[in-house]
Amino acid sequence: MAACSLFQASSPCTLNPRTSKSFLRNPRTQSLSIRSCSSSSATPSITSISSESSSNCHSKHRRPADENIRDEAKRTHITDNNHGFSAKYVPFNADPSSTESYSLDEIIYRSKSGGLLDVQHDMEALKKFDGKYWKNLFDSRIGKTTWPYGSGVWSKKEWVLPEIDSDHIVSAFEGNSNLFWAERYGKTILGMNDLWVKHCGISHTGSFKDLGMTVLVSQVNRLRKLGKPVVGVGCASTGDTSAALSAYCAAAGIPAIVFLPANKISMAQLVQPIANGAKVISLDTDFDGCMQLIREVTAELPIYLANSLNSLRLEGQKTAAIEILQQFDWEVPDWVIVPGGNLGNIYAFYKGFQMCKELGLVDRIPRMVCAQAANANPLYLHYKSGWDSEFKPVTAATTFASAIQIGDPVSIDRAVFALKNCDGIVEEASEEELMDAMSQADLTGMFICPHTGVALAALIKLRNSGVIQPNDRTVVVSTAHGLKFTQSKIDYHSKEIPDMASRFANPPIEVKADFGAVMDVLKKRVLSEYQ
Ligand SMILES: Cc1ncc(COP(=O)(O)O)c(C=O)c1O
Ligand SMILES: N[C@@H](CCOP(=O)(O)O)C(=O)O
Repeated sequence: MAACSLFQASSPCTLNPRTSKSFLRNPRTQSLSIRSCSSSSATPSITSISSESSSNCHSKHRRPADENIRDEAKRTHITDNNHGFSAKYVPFNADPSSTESYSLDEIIYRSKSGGLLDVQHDMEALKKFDGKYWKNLFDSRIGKTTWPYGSGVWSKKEWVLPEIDSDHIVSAFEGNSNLFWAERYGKTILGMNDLWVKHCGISHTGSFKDLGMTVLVSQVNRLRKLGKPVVGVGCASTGDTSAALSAYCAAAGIPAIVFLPANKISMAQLVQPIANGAKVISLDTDFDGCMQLIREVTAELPIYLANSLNSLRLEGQKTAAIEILQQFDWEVPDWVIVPGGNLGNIYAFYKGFQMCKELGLVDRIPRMVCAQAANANPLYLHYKSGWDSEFKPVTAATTFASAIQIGDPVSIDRAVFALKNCDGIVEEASEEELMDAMSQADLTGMFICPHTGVALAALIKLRNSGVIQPNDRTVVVSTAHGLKFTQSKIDYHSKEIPDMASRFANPPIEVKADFGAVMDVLKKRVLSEYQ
């Protein structure tokens, strides 16, 4: 019964969610038909589902003039029933005997003991549906415009924020990002045949932060509608979190306040919150200093904290991991490499993979690698110490991977937990290694950010040491769009970086506007290379 109504089929429905073979046969068409046939019936029946291909159904593709996709979802009740799925905050990695928990409608970021929180789903309720059911449900929603499932995040709503009213969701239809087969890079640089880049930066504000921010800002929207005193949302940022927060808040009409380390983020990142109308506060400190200040401010004022200390963010970010499995038709890659800074994302990926395993969509999880810039490598140092000694924050030095210039990551405990539980590895990359890796990847047709360069440099090291094998299926997570970091590319290609050979620089050739001069250059620089 429950399985049917997730797709909004009306009763009577006698199908068992675990064995509903006929229902599961073709979820794509079922879902499509429910939407396109819905104007004639608020609760479409199995009969209406099976009549999807009829001409009657095909002719009803216009929605009423006064209706938008939110209204349509409401009218057809597509998203109303959450089947008793629920989620709450619990202390992160708590003792099983702990009874401490909080509603997601509470404004709370830390447990009683001061530790991190985690969003815990009612796994027993989710387990009432088998892995095949979830795969079919998620697959049925890809590429649609149905509110809110057109988003890669909200297509997994039951696993993200099951109880939120779809009407409160603030979404830019984020997610569903390209999983790019890095054919030439893999073959020519690494001798690999199954190398992929998950382009999370090809997104609304140009980074993976959109995945988490749609969840956080949607929940804030809900809290404000419930009358909770939230006057705005604030974050500290190395550029990408602030861009995402500002855009989603602007879309919802919610004030955003962003704390940025002065002169430490790219111009393209800085202009994003300015353009989106956020209150931009530029502080004479580094990211860790900004983070400390925003924590103090949000403890005093009714400003909601949007950094990944807030575990809601990770619920959205984990969907990128689920998406990778989905894009491989639910086959598990061998390796996933993630650049790490504040360290929320590495845990989010772990959580996404782990949920898919626990709910029977896959039978194992990949090994993960967290890649750090050597100039901001506290996790790497902790890993190298065998995880044994107490974690020691560092003062992060300047790095071209400026968005991960973080010395005191808030999610250190989450990252260690994730890496220990997936037999993970931490690698580091020097400035030259990360810039060379980025530039070499660009020369094969990508246009990646320096943080993705860190991840690729880690991959090169692990390939060279034989840890990653030539035919291991490997995914490098690209976290931001290269267009946000053009200055670093300009510096590299101008060969202006002190102590860096810039081996793959490709500076423009200045030539007199004269036929002979142009021909000489072409003979020397193009034809000679061809022969
Ligand atoms: C582009 C980019 N890559 C990687 C990261 C690292 O993510 P996390 O802080 O979750 O470790 C960040 C932010 O920190 C980022 O903005
Ligand atoms: N790279 C981040 C740093 C803050 O990370 P968060 O995930 O805790 O918000 C940024 O872009 O600000």
